[in-house]
Amino acid sequence: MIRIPDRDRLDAPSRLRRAVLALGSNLGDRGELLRDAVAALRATPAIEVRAVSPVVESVAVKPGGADPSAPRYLNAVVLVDTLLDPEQLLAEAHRIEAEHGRVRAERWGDRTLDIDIVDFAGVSSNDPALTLPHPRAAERPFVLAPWLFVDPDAALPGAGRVDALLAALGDDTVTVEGVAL
Ligand SMILES: Nc1ncnc2c1ncn2[C@@H]1O[C@H](COP(=O)(O)OP(=O)(O)OP(=O)(O)O)[C@@H](O)[C@H]1O
Ligand SMILES: Nc1nc2c(c(=O)[nH]1)N=C(CO)CN2
Repeated sequence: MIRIPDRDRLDAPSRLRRAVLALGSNLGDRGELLRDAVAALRATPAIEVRAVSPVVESVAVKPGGADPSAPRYLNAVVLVDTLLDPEQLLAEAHRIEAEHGRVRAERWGDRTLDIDIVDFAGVSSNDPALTLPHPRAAERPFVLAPWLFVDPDAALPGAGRVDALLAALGDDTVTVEGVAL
């Protein structure tokens, strides 16, 4: 069930709302896949790409913890303004994933392209099909670090400032790559 804060109720269908997207890839030409994903977002009607973070690299996190034997990830964060509602934005994310060879097999399995909605204008949802904010974002340096690059004052609704969340993780496993998107 999606709950839209009061400030979003009046004219929600007709105005832009800010969403934070987390992109990831650990199979194939990872940089090219992320670049294509940003281009696909730019080409989607009703989505305006406002900022694209630097690309970061990190060890794959699997259900059992960090797995150095798995292909490493490239990750980035993209800020968009959109006229879409959250479910429509997720559908566009899934379309772009599918167009880039995404196959869903095991949980946190290796993938060509992943696009998660980290935050959608502060909307709160417990629906497993679209949980907002993303329930695991606060513990993911590969989301928080690139997000901080494009929004130093970012906050994850219900969790706090992104800089504080990142510092609390005490994590130095994310490195910045010289890949431009
Ligand atoms: N905020 C969200 N962003 C993207 N997908 C979500 C979100 N909340 C729930 N989902 C649902 O999660 C399902 C599984 O998504 P996906 O396969 O991308 O998970 P994952 O990337 O492997 O794991 P994680 O959700 O921990 O990042 C999707 O089909 C989608 O419906
Ligand atoms: N380093 C890294 N590990 C992950 C990632 C990711 O984007 N980067 N995404 C996952 C599921 O979304 C699981 N593990």
